[in-house]
Amino acid sequence: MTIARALTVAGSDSGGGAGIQADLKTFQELDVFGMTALTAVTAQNTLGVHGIYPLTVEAVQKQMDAIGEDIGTDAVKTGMLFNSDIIRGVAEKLMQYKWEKVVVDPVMIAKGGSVLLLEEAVRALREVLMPLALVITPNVPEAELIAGKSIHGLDDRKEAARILADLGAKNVVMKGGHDESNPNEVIDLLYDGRDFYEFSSPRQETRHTHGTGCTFAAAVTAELAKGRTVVQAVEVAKQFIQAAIEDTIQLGQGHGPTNHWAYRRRQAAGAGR
Ligand SMILES: Nc1ncnc2c1ncn2[C@@H]1O[C@H](COP(=O)(O)OP(=O)(O)O)[C@@H](O)[C@H]1O
Ligand SMILES: Cc1ncc(COP(=O)(O)O)c(N)n1
Repeated sequence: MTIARALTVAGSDSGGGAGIQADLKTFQELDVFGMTALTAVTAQNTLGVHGIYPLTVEAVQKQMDAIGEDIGTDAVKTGMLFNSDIIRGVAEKLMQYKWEKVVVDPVMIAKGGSVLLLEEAVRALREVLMPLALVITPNVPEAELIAGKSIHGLDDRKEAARILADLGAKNVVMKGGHDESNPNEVIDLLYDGRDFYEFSSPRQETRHTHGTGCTFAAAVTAELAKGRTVVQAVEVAKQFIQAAIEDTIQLGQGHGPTNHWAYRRRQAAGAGR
C-alpha cells in the first residue's frame, strides 16, 4: 500500500488545537502520513500562550534532514517559524531537498495576541520563504503586514493578493475569518496569479476558532500531497474547516479548538445514506 506523505514544520501547541498537533490530526483524518519538524515548543491552552521555547536552527534542520534522507515527503507545510534564523534554515532545506509542494501559513499572532513571529522575521518571510511557496495562506492581518497595505473588504483583499503573488508566492489563499465587512459569510479568496476563486461558507458565531488557520492549511497540504490541484485542495480544506468549526467540541475556558473528526464523520454518514 502506498500512502501520501506530508511534513509540517511548525510549533507545538500543548493544548492540542493548533500548531503541529492540529496539522497531524488533519493529515491523519485526510489519510495522509504525517511527519513533523518542530520549530518551537509553546506552553499554550485555550486561554493563551504561557511560554515560548524556540529550538535552534540546527535542531530544526536536523529534523528536516531526517525526513529528507530517508522517508521523503510529497508536500510540506510551514507554520510558526518564530525568528528569521529559523526561516532561513527552513528555506535552505526546502531548496536542498527540492520540495516543491510547499504551503506557507505565515503564522504571526495567536488568537489571544501573543507574538508567534518576531518583527525582525517578517522581512525573511517575505524575501526568502515566499518565493518558495506553492501556496501561501495569510489571514487578513497577516496579508496587511506582508503586503504593507490596509484591507477593508474584498476589493482590497484582491489587491493585496496581487502584491503577495508579485513577491513570489504562486498561489495566495487569503482567508476571510477576519474580514468583518461581511457578517454573514466567510469568503476565502484564492488567487493563482491569473484568476480569482471564491470559497464561501456561512459565518459561524463561535469563539471556538483556536487553530482554524493551521487546520485549514494542513488540509490544503494533505490534499496536495495526494496529487490534487490547488483549487481542489482549497475546496476540500474549506469543507474540512467548516465542519470542524460547526460541530463544536466544548474544551477549555477560552478560545477552544475545532473538531478534527467532523469532516470524516460527515463523509461516513453521507456514504451510509
Ligand atoms: N466564524 C467563522 N465561520 C466559518 N468559518 C470560519 C470562521 N472563522 C474562520 N473561518 C475559516 O477558518 C479558516 C481560518 O480563517 P481565519 O480566521 O481567517 O485565519 P486564522 O485562523 O489564521 O486567523 C478559514 O478557512 C476561514 O474560512
Ligand atoms: C504553535 C502554534 N502555531 C500556530 C498557532 C496559530 O493558531 P491559529 O490557527 O489559531 O492562527 C498557535 N496558536 N500556536
